[in-house]
Amino acid sequence: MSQSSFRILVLPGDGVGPEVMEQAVRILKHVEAQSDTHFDLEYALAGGCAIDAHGTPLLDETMERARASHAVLFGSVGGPKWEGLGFNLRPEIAILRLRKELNLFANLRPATLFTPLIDASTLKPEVIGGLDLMIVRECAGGLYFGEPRGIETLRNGDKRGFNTETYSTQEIERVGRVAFQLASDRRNQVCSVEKANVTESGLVWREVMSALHAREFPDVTLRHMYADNCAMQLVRAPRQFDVIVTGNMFGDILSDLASMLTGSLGMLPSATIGATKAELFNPAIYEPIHGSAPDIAGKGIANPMAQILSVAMMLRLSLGMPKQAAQVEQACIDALAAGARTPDLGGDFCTEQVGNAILAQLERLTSSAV
Ligand SMILES: NC(=O)c1ccc[n+]([C@@H]2O[C@H](COP(=O)([O-])OP(=O)(O)OC[C@H]3O[C@@H](n4cnc5c(N)ncnc54)[C@H](O)[C@@H]3O)[C@@H](O)[C@H]2O)c1
Ligand SMILES: CC(C)[C@H](C(=O)O)[C@@H](O)C(=O)O
Ligand SMILES: [Mg+2]
Repeated sequence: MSQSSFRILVLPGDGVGPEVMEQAVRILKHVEAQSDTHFDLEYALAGGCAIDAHGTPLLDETMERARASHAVLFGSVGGPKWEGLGFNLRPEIAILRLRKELNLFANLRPATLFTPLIDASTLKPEVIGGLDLMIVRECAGGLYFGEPRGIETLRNGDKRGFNTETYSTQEIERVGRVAFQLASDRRNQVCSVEKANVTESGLVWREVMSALHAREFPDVTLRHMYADNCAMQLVRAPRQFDVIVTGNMFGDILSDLASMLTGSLGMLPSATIGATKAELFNPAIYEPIHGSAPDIAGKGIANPMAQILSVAMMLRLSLGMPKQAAQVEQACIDALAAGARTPDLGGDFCTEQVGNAILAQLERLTSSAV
């Protein structure tokens, strides 16, 4: 029997990043032991810890290792310790650089309510039950990268900070295609979100999405929505959405909002990809949407689910292991049903205990599957 081997670059980062990554790697090692696959895990520093060790948030050498990997498993970066540093020396540059230089432009953020968490959601069961939406966030352009940007000092001594949101036809079409193709394997509905009533970039976004829809995806239902209304609709009636596609900044904000519908920010994984076909995915980045959670870092109580569910996305999208991906997801659901909850979900489990519970469920699932 031939054994496949995958190179995975593991970047735990700062704060709770290493704490949740430890549990995710335990799960990954279990999957490896149960399959005919070898995971070659390479570790490197990224973010604040890389600034402390090397004076830069991401070494060029780490960037090269990312390029040579099948996938990057990313934790989270940042924290108050590094806030006083210059703007260009921020831990967050590590993840922005990885996304940009790996040419990854679509960040998939699924907000799924696992049934055992129906009481943990911010919404009533009749409004939230069965929630399953996918936010496709453009992540290589928009306000995050547009030029000009900077800080200038005015003649009166005041400071002025400025950023620019730009979106071109090509940038919108490539992320729009990802959204339409995902929708055609789901409930066939795309909601495109911008502020076309206020910004030119939003207006172009709306026009390009309409033209792409008419030309390439007429069988998918497309509607347009302003971002402010979308935020309200996500809280009022979130099940109306199947796939939401939006720009970099709105996607960042709306996905944190959507995470609370599922019970906690610690529940949402993500995949950051550069194409729609699995063979073109590599190297993609798999990362929870949450940050380094400085307020709970070091306490051992961070919810590891988002990091572990990011492993499931990696197994499915980059490593061609959909069965194992589904098993990891099911193990998370079963662990939640058995009461494994960190404090963000109203429980009293620590990070490691949740890892233990998921691992126990995974062992049960994989042994009964043989
Ligand atoms: N991808 C990333 O690396 C990433 C993402 C977001 C924020 N950040 C950075 O993280 C730092 C802190 O940012 P913030 O406080 O605004 O956002 P955050 O996501 O770190 O935390 C927001 C709140 O959610 C809670 N939380 C987050 N993850 C959790 C988990 N797994 N389990 C339980 N609770 C969790 C935190 O305790 C906090 O109360 C900043 O430096 C920010 O730039 C990094
Ligand atoms: C840390 C930061 C650069 C990042 C982003 O804004 O993309 C984070 O908030 C996220 O959601 O992944
Ligand atoms: Mg964010």
